[in-house]
Amino acid sequence: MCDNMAIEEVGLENDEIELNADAFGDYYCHSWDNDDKDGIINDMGFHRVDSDQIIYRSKKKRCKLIGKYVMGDVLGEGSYGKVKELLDMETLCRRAVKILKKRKLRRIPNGEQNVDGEIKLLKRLKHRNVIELVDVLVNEEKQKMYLVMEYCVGGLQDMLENSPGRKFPQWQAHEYFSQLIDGLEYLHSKGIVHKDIKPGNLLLTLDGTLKISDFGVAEALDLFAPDDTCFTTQGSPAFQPPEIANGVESFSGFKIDIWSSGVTLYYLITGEYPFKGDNVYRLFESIGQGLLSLPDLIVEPLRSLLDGMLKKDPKDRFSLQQIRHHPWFISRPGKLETAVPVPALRGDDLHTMSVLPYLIAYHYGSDESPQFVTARELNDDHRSLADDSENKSTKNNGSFITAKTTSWRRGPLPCINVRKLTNCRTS
Ligand SMILES: Nc1ncnc2c1ncn2[C@@H]1O[C@H](COP(=O)(O)OP(=O)(O)OP(=O)(O)O)[C@@H](O)[C@H]1O
Repeated sequence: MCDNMAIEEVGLENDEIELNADAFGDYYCHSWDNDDKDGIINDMGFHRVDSDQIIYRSKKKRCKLIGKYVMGDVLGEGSYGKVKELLDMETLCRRAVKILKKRKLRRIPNGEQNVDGEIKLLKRLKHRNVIELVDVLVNEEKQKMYLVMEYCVGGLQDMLENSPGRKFPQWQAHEYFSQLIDGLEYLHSKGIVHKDIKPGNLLLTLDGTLKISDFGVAEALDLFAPDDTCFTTQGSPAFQPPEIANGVESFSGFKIDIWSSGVTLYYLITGEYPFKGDNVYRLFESIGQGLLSLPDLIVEPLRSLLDGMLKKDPKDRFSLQQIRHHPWFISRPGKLETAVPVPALRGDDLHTMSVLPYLIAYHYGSDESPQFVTARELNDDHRSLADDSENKSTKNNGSFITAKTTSWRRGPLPCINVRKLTNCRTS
């Protein structure tokens, strides 16, 4: 039986525990007790255990340092690896890190090339609407790479998926679309074709700034290339233009970004794709025909903008300049409907920094959290403590607070449970 089996022994992290429990209701764990009457032994020798038999025990927060960064919780996971939150100890900036295992990359078709390409490209770029690659760390011993990026609170795809109507009000879509065009114009001016513009690759920072991210399949045009001709693409099928669906050999790179931005705008406004198919072959058949039918809810001037961006022939398709001068782009739709919010992160609407519990474990070395009290409380109760130079003060929700613990003033810090990845080098 698995009665005493704690989830952490299965090797899952906290957030994975919640996810898996929600999705399946029960777990499979390794327990080798032959008396198991309730569990089911399958062909592979695993015992099925119901969720009520599992003791949920939070994994201890163990502070992990990567260079000058303190690592927090997992923010998300893509096909290349996990993304975790970070705190830069020098600047106190909140960051996100994509953790890539080289062994895993080798198993993904073009995995290593895509990552190398992404790093090279991102290092060249600096724009308000393009995700910034802040640092690259490599741990040769562990065969891991850490891409440190600007921290974002979420992406447009997650926002849509978590909103009841699964679409944005026009004013909100307009705000994001304008920023997308600003970022795209910058990329094209640098000779970069993104090739995978879609809501899932458009992230938002805490102040609502849109960041174009995921340059894994982007292409930097040759400096001396006469035009933007490209020959390959690996973007998401639903966002591909007719020329790709019809398998042409070469195509205008910039015009494929215009098309996918048009599909993105359509999706932000309607919550649906302009071209559909049960499978990728049917989808490409539909895209390849290029017969656009806009629903009645899309009225002028938005109608003619989408029509111009989703023209079957790339030569007839709008350029960025035409989009910029279009009446819908210039307009400011009224904020008549309430905004779709950024979804909560594991139930936390405020997206509180997840690094703090690790720092608390680091500084106090126990599960006991420090007690946070206001400066006034502190002055009333422990006047001497308030003057203590060892007291650490911080700001919380605009009010001044001071942290105190009973053990704080006594001697040196307790044993620090910290894993330091000293082998990291910046590249
Ligand atoms: N800079 C960031 N700040 C905060 N969260 C991020 C950041 N970058 C990525 N994430 C989160 O991590 C998840 C995984 O991102 P990643 O770019 O690795 O993959 P993806 O684009 O979702 O998928 P794939 O790589 O398979 O196309 C994202 O869905 C997002 O929730």
